[in-house]
Amino acid sequence: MTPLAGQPILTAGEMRATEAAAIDRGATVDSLMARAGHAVAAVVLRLASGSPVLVLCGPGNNGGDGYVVAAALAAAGLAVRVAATGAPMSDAAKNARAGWTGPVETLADVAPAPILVDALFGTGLSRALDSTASAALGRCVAAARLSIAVDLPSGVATDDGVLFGMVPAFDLTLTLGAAKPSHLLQPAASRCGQVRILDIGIAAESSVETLARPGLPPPGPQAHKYSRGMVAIVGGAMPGAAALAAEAALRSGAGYVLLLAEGGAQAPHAIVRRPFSPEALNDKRIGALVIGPGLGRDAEAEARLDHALGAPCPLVIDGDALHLLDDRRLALVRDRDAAVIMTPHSGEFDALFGAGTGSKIDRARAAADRAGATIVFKGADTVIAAPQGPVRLAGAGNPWLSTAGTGDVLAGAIGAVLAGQPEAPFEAACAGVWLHAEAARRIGAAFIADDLARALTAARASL
Ligand SMILES: NC(=O)C1=CN([C@@H]2O[C@H](COP(=O)(O)OP(=O)(O)OC[C@H]3O[C@@H](n4cnc5c(N)ncnc54)[C@H](O)[C@@H]3O)[C@@H](O)[C@H]2O)[C@@H](O)CC1
Ligand SMILES: [K+]
Repeated sequence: MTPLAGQPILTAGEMRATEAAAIDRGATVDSLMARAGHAVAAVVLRLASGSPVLVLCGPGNNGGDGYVVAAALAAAGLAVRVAATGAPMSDAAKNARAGWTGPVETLADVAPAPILVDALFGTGLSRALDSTASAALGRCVAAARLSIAVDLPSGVATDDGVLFGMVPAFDLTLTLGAAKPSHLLQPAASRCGQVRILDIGIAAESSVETLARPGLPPPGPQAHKYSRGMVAIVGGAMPGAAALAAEAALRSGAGYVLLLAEGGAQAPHAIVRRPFSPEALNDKRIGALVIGPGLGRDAEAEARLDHALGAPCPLVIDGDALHLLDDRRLALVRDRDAAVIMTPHSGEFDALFGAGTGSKIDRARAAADRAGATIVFKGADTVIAAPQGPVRLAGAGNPWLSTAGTGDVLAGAIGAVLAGQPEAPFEAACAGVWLHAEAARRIGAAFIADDLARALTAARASL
């Protein structure tokens, strides 16, 4: 059982191609199904602790996996019942069905069991479950002590996080061979519970992966404040937001943080404050410039953004600055020599790039290509995309992050990493997202953005 972090993510089509490649190398659908079913059964056997199991089987190969699971669990001595949508359709599923010697109940009035295994549908589902299957699944999941989905919770699309209909929330999803986008994209991800990947002997590869713990080294013996990275934050109408970004940058490992803002909020004494001036942006020691948190949207904000776009250093563009990016400024972003990272939430993303089509992954990729910038498309599922490059998905983080100012903290964290590695903006964005999520994980619940910024110290120290 492999946890999700740092693993490839494959769409349904990519899984089919990978399966076909394995078959070219000598595997069969039946051998893959046997391996998948036994891997699932081994986990269920461990977690069931002897309790009775109900396996729900669909008509395709997901159902086939289910019959293998049922037979393996019965052979191991568990009390197992099977209920199915009907007869299996594929050859491999028919063969698997033949290996189950017990009765097969119908779904309509099936009685629940303490352990529920959902093998109704996996990557082949293209529409909502019919009402009988949907009702039976909902009822049996609700009544179970432990509910386990095979590959995906039945009723979710594989590639874009969409729910085809009502889908109950599972405790555990055991995905076969590789993670799929819907294990991380919302709302489907919220139905998966814990997700673990089971090895079925296929070689899954993708440029789209789950976010991994970054490899940020501690400062070396020769380090000084400028070598660790100098971050400048351009403030504006709401100085508190810029101060939050500044504190986040400092606590994420920046050696020097310069807050270019007038008036207002308290910040750690270690932050150097100066009023904004265009000349300040020409300091060659600045490793990353963060603009947007608390910038405002007035004429002065526009002028500051234009100065930032013309500055020679890498840029993090967030918040209000994203709202000010018209076509002319987007062209300036594209033409810059130094890197740009943009951190829109969904409202900012739609305003900038349009509602678009496809999954959140497709949209983030298209936006990165269009802007020539690394895009951090934020939310309960955060997608990080580099232009013509790789993509990383961060799973659902701490829901208490839904409070004002946490985006400012993220911009500062990303700015800190970017200042230390200006030539690797995609990796810097990934590391910033990881640090932010780790800080939130560490402080738990009911925190405010100031607490989150402070917790970055411990998150950074943990690397
Ligand atoms: N890809 C791989 O490498 C492997 C896949 N396996 C399993 O195979 C699954 C994919 O199998 P399939 O492609 O057969 O797909 P599914 O088992 O997900 O179901 C597809 C079947 O259901 C029908 N169907 C689709 N939507 C329906 C709906 N709403 N109501 C009723 N019927 C519907 C389809 O016509 C098809 O017969 C995976 O999720 C996984 O569990 C494993 O057996 C082994 C290896
Ligand atoms: K399933």
